Amino acid sequence: MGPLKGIKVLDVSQIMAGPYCTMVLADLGADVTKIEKINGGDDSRQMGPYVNGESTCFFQINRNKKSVALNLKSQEGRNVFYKLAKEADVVVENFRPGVTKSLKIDYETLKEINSGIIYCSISGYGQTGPYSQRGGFDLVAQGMTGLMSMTGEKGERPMKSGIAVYDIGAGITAAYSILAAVIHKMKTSKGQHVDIALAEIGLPWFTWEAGAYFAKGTLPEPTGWRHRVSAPYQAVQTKDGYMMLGCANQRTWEKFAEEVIGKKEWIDDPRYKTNLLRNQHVDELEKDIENVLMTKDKYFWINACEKAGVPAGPINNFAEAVKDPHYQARDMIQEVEHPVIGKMEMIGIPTKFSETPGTIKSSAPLLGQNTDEVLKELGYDKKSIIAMNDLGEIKSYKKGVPTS
Ligand SMILES: CC(C)(COP(=O)(O)OP(=O)(O)OC[C@H]1O[C@@H](n2cnc3c(N)ncnc32)[C@H](O)[C@@H]1OP(=O)(O)O)[C@@H](O)C(=O)NCCC(=O)NCCSC(=O)C(=O)O
Repeated sequence: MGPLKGIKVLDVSQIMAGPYCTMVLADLGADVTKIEKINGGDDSRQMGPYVNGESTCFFQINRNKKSVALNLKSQEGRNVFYKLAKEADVVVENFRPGVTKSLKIDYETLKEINSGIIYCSISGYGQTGPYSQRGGFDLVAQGMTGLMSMTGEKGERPMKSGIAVYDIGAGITAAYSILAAVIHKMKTSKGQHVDIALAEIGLPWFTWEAGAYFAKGTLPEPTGWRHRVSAPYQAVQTKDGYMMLGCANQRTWEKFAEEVIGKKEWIDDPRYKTNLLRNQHVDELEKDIENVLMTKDKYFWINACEKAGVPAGPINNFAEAVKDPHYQARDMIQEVEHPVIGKMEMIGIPTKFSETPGTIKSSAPLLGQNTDEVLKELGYDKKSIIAMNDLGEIKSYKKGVPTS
């Protein structure tokens, strides 16, 4: 059932960074209860595409969780939240700083209810500092960290990453930070507030670029299809399209030159002898290599590289990627049954455990799907659940009623 079996997570997060964090915990066995607004729920429920009225964005990032729809602006809704917080090990939120305080579900408040609580806040810029009150989105963080100044090609319009690297990165950072706090709590019984910022988790990804900048003042610039440090470590053209070639150290370069393209003489060529030289002559190097690669199709070269032990591979689109037999063999694409969407494929679990594997036990919940069940467990009777529904303090999912 996963290594985190028994860890209770109260998830009041929305859209991507927080929900990805709690999905990582849920996949690994944590018991995650997601608290959503009664009107529309998590904002990502409003993000398409939809199947039968349900968001497939929400579907991909909220599996293995329960959904309880609570109006946290009402005292009764908050009381339910407090009861859940009393039992929880972890709370995760990713609102704009200040929102949890106005909802009275901030760390200081919950600490009074549960002194050992581990409370993780994910925000655009962190809980302190001059920008802390600003809302934050992934792309804004990609601009701020410098990522967009070195992606794409020189002289072109600044280029973002194609995927939400900092949202997902913040979710992963939050997940391992929470687990470190859980270990600390096991040793000391003490909880704590964990503060993660989208704009900060991007900076450590510049580790090598920081090495060049702080030592020599060298600014990382766009390198397009090539690598800043290693050559040839880039996209290269073959007879039927591009492929990735990874000669990122001397050994793989020598194997490539001698065994893959039959150019043993290039190993001692004064232009190509070392990585530094290859980098300095990368235009010539690329031309020379492509003159050979253009004689055959990419899979000929990919197979030849594999035989020689040189890392190389195709440049897939997403459809080609997910159909790759390797991903299929590693359970990285799984089919899951959702009560409204029906059967749909989703990305599997990228962490493999020999003893306690993570599993996809349930699809993403409908809005308020577990409200009644969870309230009953907390001791609420049918009458009070109906009354809270009528007053708009909770939302129970009614079969056949669209949730958003
Ligand atoms: C993403 C945001 C910019 C979105 O800003 P906003 O839409 O203005 O939302 P806020 O967080 O400021 O406020 C949420 C509001 O919902 C209310 N709220 C929330 N839950 C409830 C419940 N259960 N009941 C009642 N009210 C609720 C809460 O009181 C706030 O309303 P009021 O009290 O009335 O104000 C911000 O949430 C943010 O900066 N989050 C941290 C960074 C982050 O995770 N960003 C990633 C986003 S995804 C992304 O980058 C990407 O997809 O790409």
